[in-house]
Amino acid sequence: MRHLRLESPEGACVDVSAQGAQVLSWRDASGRERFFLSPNAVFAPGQAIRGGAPVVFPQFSGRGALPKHGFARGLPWTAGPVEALPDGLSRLSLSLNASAETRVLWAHEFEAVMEITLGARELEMRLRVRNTGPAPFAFTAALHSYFAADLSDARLRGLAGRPYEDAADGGRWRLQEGDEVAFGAELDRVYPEVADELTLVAGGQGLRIAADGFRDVVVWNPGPVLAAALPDLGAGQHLHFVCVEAANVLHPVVLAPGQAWSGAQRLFA
Ligand SMILES: O=P(O)(O)OC[C@H]1O[C@@H](O)[C@H](O)[C@@H](O)[C@@H]1O
Repeated sequence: MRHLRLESPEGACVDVSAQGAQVLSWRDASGRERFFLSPNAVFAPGQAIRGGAPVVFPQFSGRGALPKHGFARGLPWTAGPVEALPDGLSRLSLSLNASAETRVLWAHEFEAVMEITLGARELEMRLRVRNTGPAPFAFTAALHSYFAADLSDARLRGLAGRPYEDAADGGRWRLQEGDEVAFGAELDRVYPEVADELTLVAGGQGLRIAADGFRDVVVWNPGPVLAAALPDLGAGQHLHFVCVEAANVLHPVVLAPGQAWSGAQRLFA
């Protein structure tokens, strides 16, 4: 399976799988790994890779008729050349177009592009979607980042007082109590309309997480029972990551013919 690498002059490095246009690893210039990749991840055509930052498109989770989290994460994307940008940034772009394989599942013409832009201490993952067909379509999407974190001391800041849909409890709506989200048991939440920057604090260090184009934030950790039941994760592996996803779940994006949308998750180490 094809993997690509992007490096910054200061020594930051990102590894990307061409299947799914999925970031698998990001080390900032200090050398610290920021993503979790499951030791039991399976690298096989069509199979989602457990960890890094899967691209969820054109359907979030099981909220529709498509395979869970859509088809983009299981398909090979086409990588373009690495571009050197001003300010020491470098960018890798990968694209996915409608094909016989996607039309069987989803009868729409589209072009999707993932732009992965690396700096010394920052990473931007931007998904662009264009409607290249004659009819409008709607989609949901997410950048499903698995951040490396020791679950016992991981805290997510920036969601205080916000309502969330609790997918781990039948979709009940609740209010975020306290300033921080802490982890332990299974947690699966959609926080709508989050425009503020979040901070994931773990191991005494903070990672700032910003987004644009995506209206919702999904926070997920499978907890011990589900982790053990997922063959590509395994017992105890939930202790090593927290998913904080830039997502459009509750309000699908609608694109008229020729129209384009873009959304990004931006990370600052
Ligand atoms: O196992 P998958 O298909 O990669 O999904 C992982 C999780 O992804 C999260 O985004 C969802 O909110 C969870 O409900 C889901 O279980």
